[in-house]
Amino acid sequence: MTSVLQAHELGKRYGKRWALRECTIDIPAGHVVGLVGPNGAGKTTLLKLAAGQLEPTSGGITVLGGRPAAGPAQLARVGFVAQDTPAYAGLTVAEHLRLGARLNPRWDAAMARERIARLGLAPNQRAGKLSGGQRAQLALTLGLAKRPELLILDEPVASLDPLARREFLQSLMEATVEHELSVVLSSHLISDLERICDYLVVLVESRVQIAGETDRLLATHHRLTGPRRAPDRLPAGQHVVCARHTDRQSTYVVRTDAPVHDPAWTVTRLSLEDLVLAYMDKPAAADRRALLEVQR
Ligand SMILES: Nc1ncnc2c1ncn2[C@@H]1O[C@H](COP(=O)(O)OP(=O)(O)OP(=O)(O)O)[C@@H](O)[C@H]1O
Repeated sequence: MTSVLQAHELGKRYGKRWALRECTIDIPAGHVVGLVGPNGAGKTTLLKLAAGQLEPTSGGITVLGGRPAAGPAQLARVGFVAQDTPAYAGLTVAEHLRLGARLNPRWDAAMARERIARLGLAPNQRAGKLSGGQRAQLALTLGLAKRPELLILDEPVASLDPLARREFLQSLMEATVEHELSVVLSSHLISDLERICDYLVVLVESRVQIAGETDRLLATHHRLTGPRRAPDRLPAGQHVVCARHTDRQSTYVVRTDAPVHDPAWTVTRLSLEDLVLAYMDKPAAADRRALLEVQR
């Protein structure tokens, strides 16, 4: 299957600070990819590199097999809605749609008009006079109507009310099925991601912690609870993601391809939110802390 986004040792540095480093991922086409991580983790940086709005400091990235924003053909294949949902303040909603039609070879005018009407946006309203949520809806409509092969969305639903969020996620899912659209979206709303994403990338402190199909990730991660035990006494195939200890009890989140048969552990499945939070719990530090705590 073709890759929608391939990065090898990709890095972006601002001055002395790395916003993204050693990012190697290969995301197959046909997925709705959720990109999650704490504030400042590097999500926007990765999305802007994919959209061609930033140049890498190191490594390389290809999107749909081409260099990001390499020319008109590549630009037409990729839609990008930035975090601040930019719009031309002086142009009306209708003028935005006309501009979209002129700039995009695969523009779906009927869909754009229908969506704007359904959202109750007045065609003659200037974008500068729209609310934040309405402006986001306009930007998202432009992104969908462009009919890209890949739609990149940076926190698309953050400013939408719950009903609008549900409506938008629904139309996104319909578009992925009807138009073979791949989507990469960042969000802090894991419950939304749980509903629509079938592929997950977790970024923490500028590094990719884990990437893969959500079903596979959920099948290979477990919570182990049992008598207190040092991490170096876990089998080699069990990678500790995070650990918590009381005087008597240890709780680990581990990644393993093999089933856990140890009768000392109570093994529970994780929700997507549990999994994301486990990786956000500063993995390297968690390993060291677990060892120290148990050795105390
Ligand atoms: N233009 C810039 N100049 C300098 N540093 C920057 C710039 N843009 C981002 N950074 C830094 O790079 C790091 C990653 O930022 P980025 O915006 O990619 O994070 P993020 O995961 O999208 O965060 P959030 O969830 O808060 O939107 C942060 O430490 C940020 O301060």
